Amino acid sequence: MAIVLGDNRYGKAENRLVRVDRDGDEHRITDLTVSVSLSGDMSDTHLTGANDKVLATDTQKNTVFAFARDGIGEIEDFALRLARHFVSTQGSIHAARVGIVAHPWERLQVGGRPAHHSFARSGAGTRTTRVTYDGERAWVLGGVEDLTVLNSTGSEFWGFPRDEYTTLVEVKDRILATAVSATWRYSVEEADWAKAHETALATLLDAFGGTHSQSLQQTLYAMGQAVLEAVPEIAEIRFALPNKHHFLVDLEPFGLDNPGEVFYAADRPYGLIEGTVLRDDAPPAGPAWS
Ligand SMILES: O=c1[nH]c(=O)c2[nH]c(=O)[nH]c2[nH]1
Repeated sequence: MAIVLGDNRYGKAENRLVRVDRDGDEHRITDLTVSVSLSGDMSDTHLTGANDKVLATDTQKNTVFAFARDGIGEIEDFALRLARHFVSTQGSIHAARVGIVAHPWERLQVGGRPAHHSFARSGAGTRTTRVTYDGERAWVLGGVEDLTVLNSTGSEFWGFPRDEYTTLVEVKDRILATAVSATWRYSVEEADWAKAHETALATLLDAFGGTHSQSLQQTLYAMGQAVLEAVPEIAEIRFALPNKHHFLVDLEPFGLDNPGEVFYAADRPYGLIEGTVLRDDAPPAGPAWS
């Protein structure tokens, strides 16, 4: 029996980067969390302690900030620039993965006008990307996280099997709420990323609101199908949807009825509905998700 080194990678995780664009009449804020992960010829550092092939994670962090000096642009492009740089400048690095979460800020209204330099963190989900580059080609993921949405009607859940442990009452009208985590895979390395993201997000929200739902699973598929129909560059979309249960409160002990008006918003446990929707001719995902 021999013991060998398996799969490994290393990098600087969660670099918090804020850039202020000062040209023009208004300041603009880009607020990112950037994670870098590199892999390649890293046997020596693990087996002998020689670090001559190890681009320090501190250097990786500095590179993220230095690259931001020229402007960031779309997060997908920034991630592609960084990933290509690490692989093309370091012989020992064979693949790079750069993940970015963009934290949204909204311009304040000050004195009844859009503010020049004042912002409030906005709550409507965060845009994400993850780029993997292997020296020859790049795989680009886009997505959204923590996009909390709610339908106050238009949702049912019934017809499920009943066994000796089933207590859930069938409902024809309930609140449906979730925090959408969606990641989609582009089949291209170059696109109008801003437009693709905007269309995907708007389509997803439209499908959430516009689907009369028999289950969160059905809503998941409807959202995925709509995004794939709207954005030709997207080959596949994966969802994780926590079912944010809202339970009708029994007000009878207080002599009150409750015609679907007062709910207890339960925190946990929660149903977790996960699924992938993809084109049947989607190109292979390669290392995009791994
Ligand atoms: O939309 C739902 N899907 C489920 O699988 C499920 N299970 C459950 O208890 N409630 C719900 N709701």
